[in-house]
Amino acid sequence: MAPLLLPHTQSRLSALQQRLSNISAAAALHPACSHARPAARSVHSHAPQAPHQQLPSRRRAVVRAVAAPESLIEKGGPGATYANGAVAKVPVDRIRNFCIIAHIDHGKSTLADQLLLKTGTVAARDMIDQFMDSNDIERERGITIKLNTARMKYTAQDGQLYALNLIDTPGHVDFTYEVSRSLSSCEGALLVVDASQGVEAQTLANVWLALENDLEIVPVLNKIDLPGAEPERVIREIEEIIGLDCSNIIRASAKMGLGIEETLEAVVQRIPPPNNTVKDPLRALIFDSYYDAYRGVVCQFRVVDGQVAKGDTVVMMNTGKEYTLDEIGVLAPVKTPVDTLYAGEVGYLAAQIKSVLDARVGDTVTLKKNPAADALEGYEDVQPMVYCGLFPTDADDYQDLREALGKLQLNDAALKFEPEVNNAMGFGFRCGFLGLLHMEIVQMEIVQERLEREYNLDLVTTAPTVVYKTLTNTGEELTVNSPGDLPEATKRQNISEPYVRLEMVTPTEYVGNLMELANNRRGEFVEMKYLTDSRTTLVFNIPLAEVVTDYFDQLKSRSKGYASMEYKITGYRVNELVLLEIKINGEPAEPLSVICHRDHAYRTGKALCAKLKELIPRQMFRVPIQACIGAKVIASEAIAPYRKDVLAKCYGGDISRKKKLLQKQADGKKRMKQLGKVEVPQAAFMAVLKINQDSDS
Ligand SMILES: Nc1nc2c(ncn2[C@@H]2O[C@H](COP(=O)(O)OP(=O)(O)OP(=O)(O)O)[C@@H](O)[C@H]2O)c(=O)[nH]1
Repeated sequence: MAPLLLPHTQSRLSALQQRLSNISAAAALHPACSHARPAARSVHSHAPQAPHQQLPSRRRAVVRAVAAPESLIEKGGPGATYANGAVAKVPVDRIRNFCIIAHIDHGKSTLADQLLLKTGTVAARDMIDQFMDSNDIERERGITIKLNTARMKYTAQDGQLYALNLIDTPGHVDFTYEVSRSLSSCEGALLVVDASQGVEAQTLANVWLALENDLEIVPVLNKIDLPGAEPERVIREIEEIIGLDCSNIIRASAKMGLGIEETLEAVVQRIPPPNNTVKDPLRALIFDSYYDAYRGVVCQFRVVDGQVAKGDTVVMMNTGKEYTLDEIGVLAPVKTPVDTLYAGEVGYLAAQIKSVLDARVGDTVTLKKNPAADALEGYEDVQPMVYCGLFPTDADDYQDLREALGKLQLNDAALKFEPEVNNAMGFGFRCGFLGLLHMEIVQMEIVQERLEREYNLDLVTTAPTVVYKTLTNTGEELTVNSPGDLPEATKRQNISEPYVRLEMVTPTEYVGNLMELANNRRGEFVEMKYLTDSRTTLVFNIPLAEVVTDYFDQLKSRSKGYASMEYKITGYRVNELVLLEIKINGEPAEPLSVICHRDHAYRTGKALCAKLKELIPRQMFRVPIQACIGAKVIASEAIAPYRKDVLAKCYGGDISRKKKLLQKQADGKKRMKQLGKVEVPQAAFMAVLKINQDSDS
């Protein structure tokens, strides 16, 4: 099949050229790679049919290129003040480690920028709008993907100098693990709530995470400048739903720079300092790591106990790998090397680590010469829950794609990929992502965009599927990342699928709409809680596969954009699932096949055939499209061929002459049917995502 080419823009080409400057450095570091890219973590996906509707699509202006070159920054030991103004060391009781938590778009990055400006950490003239959203795609999309820390110095109203370590957290649901890790590096959190929106699903989820980590929560009511702001209602919501005392809530407008000083004072006065455990053996928690073209993997970490110095040999307690530290330092917010970091401090380390797989988020760093007895708690090896196929449109690009994915993986431990071959698509890769919304909104988008930007590849992405499990007749449990991997029906006992606990927060008037949506998607009602007199939480157990497609779009459209959602994977459950195979022109089209519930198979098959008929262009021959379960065809459609009017020049007269011409045409078409290949456009691979939408409405 010849899939549709994806367009390239001039801007993408120039972005590619810019990045070529990094090539040689990375090649030197990582022999497997001949190109490199700047530090940034990333992933994403060609989003399904309408991902842009889900994205905050605004673009941010780049005001000016970032701060001073690092070569200009003085090195300093304990007690020194760096050239850019960051404090190297203050007593531990004058350190504050905090993060900002919020629902998407409530303004945490904007607030972070204001804190950097107010403390003089970044000068206004050097400020790129959204400094904390440091990678290109984050800035363009206006979403936070990776974590960033910034060390600020602040002279409080008590006249003392404080070191404030701010850790920005991603707002997306699939990054829960990273949010949780960054929270555990802090003693407190600023809870930002949009004064016009109020408490949303992720506000709650983040608050519960913060409470689990025993953090002091300081509420900040943001966007009070908006004409639609309802501060009193939102304060009531925070008090009633979350149970926080809002008597001294900070009223802020990060955009207008209001309430910033009060926020800094609250950080100093209300968030406790770290414990002083500098005499214990080193335990440092990695809460972010990313690949840097010049230093190898750079880990951001919090020294929980003890101290660590440049040149020390450290051990990653979960992977057992050993490294000698080339550089340690603080992010102020540019990397500023120091000699030693002590308990309570937050910084970065670089040790020529080749891949983020060797320095995973959540791992504990200790010293080889005086190791800690136990690692810090809570390390998780995050597993992808959603897979899709990535295929180059030109088979010659296969190696480039492999290289590009390899490089993305250097930087993103959660991205998994393995080679995949199928007769329809040729050679490509099956890629695994962390989760749903994340995959739809961020991951596939970024993968597609970044791969194209940096490597000039044209790709076709197949529809995402969740990871199923199947029990074979021999009692073996197999993991199924792709419908094509499913053993034949006679060779398996059952298929199980992942379930999530889905929480939707909505204005009460949309409860009916959202109940209907969840019921249509095989959701099982768990409970309904009235948060306030106008807002309600609905909880459902629902198969992940039902949420992976366009659930978020539907939730938004059925609630006029007011509802929000949050989910958590709860486990696997055996269901009546079947493999719905799609055949085009009599040939199985594996990338279009889906695993679905038996009760929905007929509807899905019919809708899928109809959708494909719409999307696949007409050929010179008739193209049958069939949906089958095993040998049984449960739905079919056919695309009518183009038909040349061979009788056009035959005016009037002889019927046998006309018949002869039509017969000749029919014979020619028969030949084409055998030889011809059907061209399937990219949109067709995403057709399955469209189906639920149509059947919901
Ligand atoms: N009117 C107004 N707009 C604001 C304010 N703070 C932030 N915004 C706007 O709200 C939008 C979202 O702000 P961000 O800072 O990106 O929000 P975020 O919470 O970091 O979003 P994610 O990174 O996607 O999680 C941007 O368009 C900001 O300009 C404010 O105080 N007033």
